[in-house]
Amino acid sequence: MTGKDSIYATEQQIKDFSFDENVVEVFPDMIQRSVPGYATIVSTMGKLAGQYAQSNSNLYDLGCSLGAVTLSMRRNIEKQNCQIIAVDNSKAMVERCQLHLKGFKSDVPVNVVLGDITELTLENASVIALNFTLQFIPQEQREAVLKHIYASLKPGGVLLLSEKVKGENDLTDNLLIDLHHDFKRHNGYSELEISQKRTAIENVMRPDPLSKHIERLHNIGFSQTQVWYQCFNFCSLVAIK
Ligand SMILES: Nc1ncnc2c1ncn2[C@@H]1O[C@H](C[S@+](CC[C@H]([NH3+])C(=O)[O-])CC(=O)[O-])[C@@H](O)[C@H]1O
Ligand SMILES: O=C(O)C(=O)Cc1ccccc1
Repeated sequence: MTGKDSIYATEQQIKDFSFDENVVEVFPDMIQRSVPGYATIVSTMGKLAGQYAQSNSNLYDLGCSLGAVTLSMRRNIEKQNCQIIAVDNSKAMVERCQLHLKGFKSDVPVNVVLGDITELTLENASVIALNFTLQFIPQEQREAVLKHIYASLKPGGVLLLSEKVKGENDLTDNLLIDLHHDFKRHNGYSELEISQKRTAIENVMRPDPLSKHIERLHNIGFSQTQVWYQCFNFCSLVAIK
C-alpha cells in the first residue's frame, strides 16, 4: 500500500544519507551494529599506529567522526613529539568529537579540524588513518586523495585504510551483501531499515572492489599492502611507504 497515509517512505522520499546532527546522536550504536568487527578494527588501528608512529611527526585521522580512531591511536603512541590531526567535513561530527575528546586525558595533543579531506594539506605524517571514509569520496577524486596521502608520508610511514568493498563480480557482491544484511538483521535492524539505509547510502557511498584498492595503492607507490581484516564486505589494510 503506498497511499498518502502509508507509513512507509517510498524510494523517492528517502533522502541521501548525510552525517548530520541526527546521525551524530545515534552514530556509535549505528556503526557498531552496521560494521562487523568495528571495535576490533578501531583497536587494531591504534596498535598499528603505535607501532608505526615516528617521533616529531603528525598522525592523521581523516573522516574522524566522533574520534574513535583518534582515541585509539592516542592510547598507543609512545614516541616523542607526535600530534594527531583529526579531520571531518561534518560540523555536527566535529563539534561532538571535540566534546567527546575532552573526556579523555593524554599528553598527545589532538587538533580536531572541520575540513574536506579532498582539499586538506597533509604534511610530515608517519600514520594516516582512513577508517571507512574513502568510500564517501567521489570515485574520481580517490586517487588524488591517496596520492597526496602518499606524498605527505615520511619514509616508512603507513596508511591505515578500512573500507566497505564491492565483490569482484555481481555474484560475489550479492553474496557479501546478503551476509552483511543478515549481520544487520541479527543486530536488530528491520527489513525496512536495511532497505531504506541501502537506498539512502547508494548515491553517497560507492564501494570499490578490494582488488582495485590494492592495485591503486601499488600504482601510487606504496611498497607493501597487507589486508589484516575482512568480514563480509568490510576490510582493513595497512599500506607501507
Ligand atoms: N570529504 C570529506 N572530508 C572530510 N570528512 C568526510 C568527507 N566525506 C565524508 N567525511 C566524513 O567521513 C566519516 C565517515 S564515517 C567514518 C568513521 C570513523 N572514521 C570511525 O572510525 O569512527 C564511516 C561510516 O559511518 O560508515 C563521516 O564522519 C563523514 O562526515
Ligand atoms: O554499509 C552499510 O550498509 C552501512 O550501514 C555502513 C554505514 C554505517 C554508518 C554510516 C553509514 C554507513
